[in-house]
Amino acid sequence: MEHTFNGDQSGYQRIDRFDKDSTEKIGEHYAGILELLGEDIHREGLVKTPMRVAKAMQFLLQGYEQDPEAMLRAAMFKEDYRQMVIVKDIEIYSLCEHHMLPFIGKAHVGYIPNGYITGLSKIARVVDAFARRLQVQERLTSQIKECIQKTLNPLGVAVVIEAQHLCMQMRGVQKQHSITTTSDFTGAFERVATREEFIRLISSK
Ligand SMILES: Nc1nc2c(ncn2[C@@H]2O[C@H](COP(=O)(O)OP(=O)(O)OP(=O)(O)O)[C@@H](O)[C@H]2O)c(=O)[nH]1
Ligand SMILES: [Zn+2]
Repeated sequence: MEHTFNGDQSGYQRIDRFDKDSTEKIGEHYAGILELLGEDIHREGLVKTPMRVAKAMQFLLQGYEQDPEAMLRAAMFKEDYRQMVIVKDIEIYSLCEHHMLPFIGKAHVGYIPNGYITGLSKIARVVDAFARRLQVQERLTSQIKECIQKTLNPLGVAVVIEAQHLCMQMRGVQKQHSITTTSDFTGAFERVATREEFIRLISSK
């Protein structure tokens, strides 16, 4: 499928316009779905809905068009700092691949540099690039970890994600307060003391 994005070399693209053909094709499918669900697609409020949904879904799934490794490389700086760097409470809005319903929460990312640091915002951009795809929380966690490990080659990476899955709240088992936590670590974070320091720092308010 062809997308029209305003890209640049930093690996992320600003989506503020959508390929007309793709949007129309996706919109036609949503119009069909609405009809099958018993809606009158000609009533005023719904006339533009298929196109709106088509744009919204392209926005929510724009991660496929992004290059998270390039995002990190775009702001890699030589630096001797070899202590933990943590960016915590990064909001996550993703879609579960089973129901295409949102899962929403926070990511906490830490790494210990090994000659290079990266721009702090790039960590959040990497999280978004993987979150804006059809996901499961486990894979999202590991992809963020692997991307940072591969690109920055730090002494270790730690990723913890806490999220609520709307597919478990609005439907199905309907548990309104359950929170799923996933974590993945490399290198220095495999040592209990280092991992505990990370957990303590992300837990402090
Ligand atoms: N491991 C994992 N499971 C997820 C995630 N998001 C949604 N799920 C689960 O995916 C499973 C899909 O199970 P199925 O039995 O195929 O689907 P279902 O009949 O709709 O299941 P229920 O949600 O139990 O009604 C459910 O247990 C969801 O809770 C995720 O990020 N990770
Ligand atoms: Zn789901």
